[in-house]
Amino acid sequence: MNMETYPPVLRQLSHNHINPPDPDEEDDLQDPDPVPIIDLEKCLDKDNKKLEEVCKDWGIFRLVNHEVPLTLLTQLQELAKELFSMPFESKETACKGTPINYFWGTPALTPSGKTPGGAQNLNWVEGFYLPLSQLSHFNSQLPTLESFRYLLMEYERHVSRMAIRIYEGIVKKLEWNLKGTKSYLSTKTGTVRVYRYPQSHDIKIGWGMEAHTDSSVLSILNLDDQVTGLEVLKDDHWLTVKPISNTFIVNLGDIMQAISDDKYKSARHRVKMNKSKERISICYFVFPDDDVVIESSKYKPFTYPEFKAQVHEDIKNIGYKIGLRRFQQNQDA
Ligand SMILES: O=C(O)CCC(=O)C(=O)O
Ligand SMILES: [Fe+2]
Repeated sequence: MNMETYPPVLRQLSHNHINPPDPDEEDDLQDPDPVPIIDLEKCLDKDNKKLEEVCKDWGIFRLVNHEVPLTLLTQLQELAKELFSMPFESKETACKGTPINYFWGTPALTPSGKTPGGAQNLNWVEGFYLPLSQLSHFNSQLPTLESFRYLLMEYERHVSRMAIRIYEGIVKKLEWNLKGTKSYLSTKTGTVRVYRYPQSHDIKIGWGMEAHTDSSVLSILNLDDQVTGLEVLKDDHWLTVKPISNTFIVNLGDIMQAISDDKYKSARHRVKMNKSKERISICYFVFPDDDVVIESSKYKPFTYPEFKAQVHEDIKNIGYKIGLRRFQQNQDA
């Protein structure tokens, strides 16, 4: 791999040789995928109990029958790869003065790429953060980024459509008392994070991304269809999510857990390092509007900006996210 394309702090992974493919990792791919499958077309069917069961038991599922053209998914993955393969400085410069944020390491801990607490606090990942609603408001000087921006604007229409349908399917099933017509899902808030996880033969070095739950309502992940990395916690076991092309992985976030009064759980997941291949993922997150108060019986009323601020404060002060527990009733913040 070309280490010049990596931010300096990630270049420690450089070794004298490229690792040959690891037979163990390849074998892994033969196992059946453990994640339950949900058909997007059937999400709104009245007699479909599966969505409800899967949200309760798993908090994560594989989405099929999504009607996103495979060519769009392939193009996105290819352009992302091309973007990451540019020199580090070009990526950094290209994002300056735009709403796109280029980051590496754990963003909240190390916005500048420096590692105050040493390498143990570092997630081995670089990425671009793109607020989708702002993509049409600027141009990029970097042709690859410009093509990527265009493609993402098209992608946005699809992920918004999928998020709305999944959300409506879930809300319908729960028969929640959702206080009138209030919706906790606002596609205006949609953001995409595109990641590259470097390969490392020294797996002990750390995580691509440490175990966490997402703060979103829903997250829709378009994963590398060749390389494993994502693991999900189910009944105290970490399971490997298989790379399967033309599907998405959807996971419920903390906000969904709160509005369901803990009936549904936000799925805990992490990304492990791959020994012989780098890995790309394109992840969409959607939230409530900033002024929407999240009301439930288990948690004190809160808005998403309040939740986000608390998460940032905890990461800054204690090094990790506490999340919903901070907002439990009868709990001092
Ligand atoms: O890259 C992945 O597969 C997952 C990323 C993730 O969990 C996140 O960004 O919250
Ligand atoms: Fe996540």
